Amino acid sequence: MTAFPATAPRLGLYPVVDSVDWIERLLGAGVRTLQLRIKDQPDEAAEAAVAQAIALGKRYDARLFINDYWRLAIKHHAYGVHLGQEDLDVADLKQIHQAGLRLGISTHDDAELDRALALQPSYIALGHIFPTRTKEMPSAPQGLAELQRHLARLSHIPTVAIGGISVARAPAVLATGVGSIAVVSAITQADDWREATRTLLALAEPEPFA
Ligand SMILES: Cc1ncc(COP(=O)(O)OP(=O)(O)O)c(N)n1
Ligand SMILES: Cc1nc(C(=O)O)sc1CCOP(=O)(O)O
Ligand SMILES: [Mg+2]
Repeated sequence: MTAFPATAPRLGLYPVVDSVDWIERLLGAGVRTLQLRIKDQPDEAAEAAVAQAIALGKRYDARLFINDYWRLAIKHHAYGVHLGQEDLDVADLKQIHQAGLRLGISTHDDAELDRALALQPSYIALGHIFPTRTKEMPSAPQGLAELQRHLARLSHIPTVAIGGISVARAPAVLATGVGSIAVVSAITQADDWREATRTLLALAEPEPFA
């Protein structure tokens, strides 16, 4: 199999959210890379939300990744799919590739990174960087030094850091040179999600120097 289609070299702010309402709010706030992450529903229950999120993503010309539901992502012509290591065991990567979808893959250590790189995905996600309350993690947080070490072998592919990234921690994460910060609670649990989004966008996607 050849490489999966390219995405932007630096994906910037990448919110990961669980509803169409959040997708719509964030697109309206100027976010252009985002993920619909619905967990543990049968395809039939998730399909309407997946289809609506994809349609919204197209309306805003955004990079909308669908987490897990790769069959629905193909059916509704998503921009891309995000898969973790367990998802890779069951997903039909050939079908995703033939449908022309971008593919992002989660990694948590060197072995997972080796496996992901061999598949030539559109981006590699590295997590979890800090402790997170959003998802139960079987491994320890990687921390910034480990993130930096992984990035040294990833100069040829877009990268995303995820896990426990708050507004306060974002500058240190971005200082590693990672191309994107994926966040859940920093936006969805913020006292003022608009302000959090504005701040994270400004940090992760600064205006090019004129
Ligand atoms: C950008 C990004 N990185 C990592 C993940 C985690 O994916 P996965 O390991 O498949 O776990 P679930 O999200 O499916 O619980 C992600 N979704 N997005
Ligand atoms: C969904 C997910 N995947 C992770 C990984 O490391 O693969 S960490 C994570 C949760 C991220 O949420 P928050 O920004 O609230 O910490
Ligand atoms: Mg998954």
